[in-house]
Amino acid sequence: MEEIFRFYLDSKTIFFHNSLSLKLSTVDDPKSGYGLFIDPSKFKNEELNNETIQLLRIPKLCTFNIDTLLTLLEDKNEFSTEQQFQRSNDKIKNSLREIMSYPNFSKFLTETNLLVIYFLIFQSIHDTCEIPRNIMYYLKNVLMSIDVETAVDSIEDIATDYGHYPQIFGLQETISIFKGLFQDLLKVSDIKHLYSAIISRCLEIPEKSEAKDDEFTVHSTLVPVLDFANHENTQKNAYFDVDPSNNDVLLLLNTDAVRESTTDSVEVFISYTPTEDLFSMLITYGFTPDFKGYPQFWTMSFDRCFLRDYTESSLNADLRLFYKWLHVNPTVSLVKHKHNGQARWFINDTTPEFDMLLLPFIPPLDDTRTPRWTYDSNCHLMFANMHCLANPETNEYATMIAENYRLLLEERELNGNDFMDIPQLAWSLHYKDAESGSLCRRHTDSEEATTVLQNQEEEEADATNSQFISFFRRFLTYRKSTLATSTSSIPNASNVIYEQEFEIIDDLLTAIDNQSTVFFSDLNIVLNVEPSVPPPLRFLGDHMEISENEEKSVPNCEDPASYIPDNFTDFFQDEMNKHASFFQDN
Ligand SMILES: C[S@@+](CC[C@H](N)C(=O)[O-])C[C@H]1O[C@@H](n2cnc3c(N)ncnc32)[C@H](O)[C@@H]1O
Repeated sequence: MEEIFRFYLDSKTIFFHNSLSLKLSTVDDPKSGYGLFIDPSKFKNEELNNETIQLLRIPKLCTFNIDTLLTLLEDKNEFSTEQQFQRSNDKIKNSLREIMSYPNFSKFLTETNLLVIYFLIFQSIHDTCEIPRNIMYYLKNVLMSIDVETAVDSIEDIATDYGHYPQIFGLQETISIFKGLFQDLLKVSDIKHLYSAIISRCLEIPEKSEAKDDEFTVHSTLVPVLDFANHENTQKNAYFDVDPSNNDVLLLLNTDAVRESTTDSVEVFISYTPTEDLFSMLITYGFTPDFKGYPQFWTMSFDRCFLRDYTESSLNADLRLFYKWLHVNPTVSLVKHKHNGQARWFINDTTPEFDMLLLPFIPPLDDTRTPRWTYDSNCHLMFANMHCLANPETNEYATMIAENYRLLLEERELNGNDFMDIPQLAWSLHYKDAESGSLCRRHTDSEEATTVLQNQEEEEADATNSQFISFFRRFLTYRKSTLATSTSSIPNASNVIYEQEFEIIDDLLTAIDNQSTVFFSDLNIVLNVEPSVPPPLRFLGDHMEISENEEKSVPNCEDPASYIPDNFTDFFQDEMNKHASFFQDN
């Protein structure tokens, strides 16, 4: 790797501070590979008086993103002859055209994936076509030569246990499309290697917009040399930025971090992400940083079949149906933090998403035994009634309309999507009106329903939490038993993911069983960083979910005219108005 550093140093296109070098990283993890280092004794006094010291200045055209690749490819001076220029450009354009027409291509078209596609094309044509020298050097000596191991390498194995994690689901789709596009031209191992190398080295680099002052856009960019900087949030001493005058990428050292240093070698650390979401980091970078007091996160995605088969709650239908209809993302955010001198995992109950997860666990109102939620297994008739009211001319076909809704709802309830994308007219909430004190029922969305949680008395809130914990304990036990059966056959690369999840499960089960704090809010600590919530699963195509509990409730009423909406809502007309645009035929 040192020769790569020397190559760029000798090329004189990149500015290097003379204190900078490339060496094996000091991080105690075989994944850490090489890292950038500085020798503080080489800083001049006047440099140390500044807040930052510029370690690297990389001109925009030495970096690789969609924009710079196009500029390099359109520059005839990058090719030995006009003919070579034409030949390479024709070949690349034809490949891109073919790729764009590939089924499902648009679904996974991100800037990073497009960057991967360009490099896959370069790798597959470089024997027969000229590729601009800088691109080719980086492809051959950096991307194809470095050791890198991310979840992509063993995606097929990981997907058996993590296929319902949106990141893994998306990665699987992406890799299968790349395989479909390039497997006649490249080895599958090379496709995966190139993909891992690019996603683990890509940085989100800001760029000053030419059109508008003070506006910056961010682009997935590969930045030679800077991409040797390792991540460490607790020892971060440098960061990258752009020079707004010319969009050069800069690596800047925080002078404070080295001013007092007495050693002649300090590793340069940047932050790849302020939120250490361990699952995402494992997928993208193939490592997890050691816990050093900086909060770490894991978003656990519930196995959809477990939700489908969970029958312990007071609901009259399964949890999967509840979360689907109410658009509740079936994931729970976990956070690792130090508590009473010990670092362990907690449920991050400080987010609005967590409140939504609690909804099916609200206990019945104290003065009634009626459960809070009722699922209407004949809700296709509610749909049919509203449809006929919105379109009176369709009244005479009410039975047929009802049957169409029954089929539509059945498909939506059983398909692999997490959300139904249909008015929530299946679950009605039983609640006490705040003003009149009278008992009411209505179909609500999850946001409206969380107001019930917010108005709960302490006792009720405790009961809700404890119902959730008993569900969660069952889930953790189930998950541990399914993971344990699959670990033996998996290769080493993905072991870290499994080991990490076992640690989380054991921490939480121990805390629950010892009746110690499991909710992060009990620690009274404010989190300054939060990971973004992964999106719900949306496009599992024709995947249909099958429950272990076969006995599906058979609708007991098929006649829209004898259906009584008032059994489920006291606000039929309001709800009808709210969803009018869905029901109106034109
Ligand atoms: C942008 S590259 C950094 C250069 C890399 N170390 C190399 O030798 O090419 C990102 C990769 O560096 C490694 N890495 C970075 N920070 C790390 C850390 N704190 N612990 C372990 N590995 C790390 C991971 O393998 C990650 O995929």
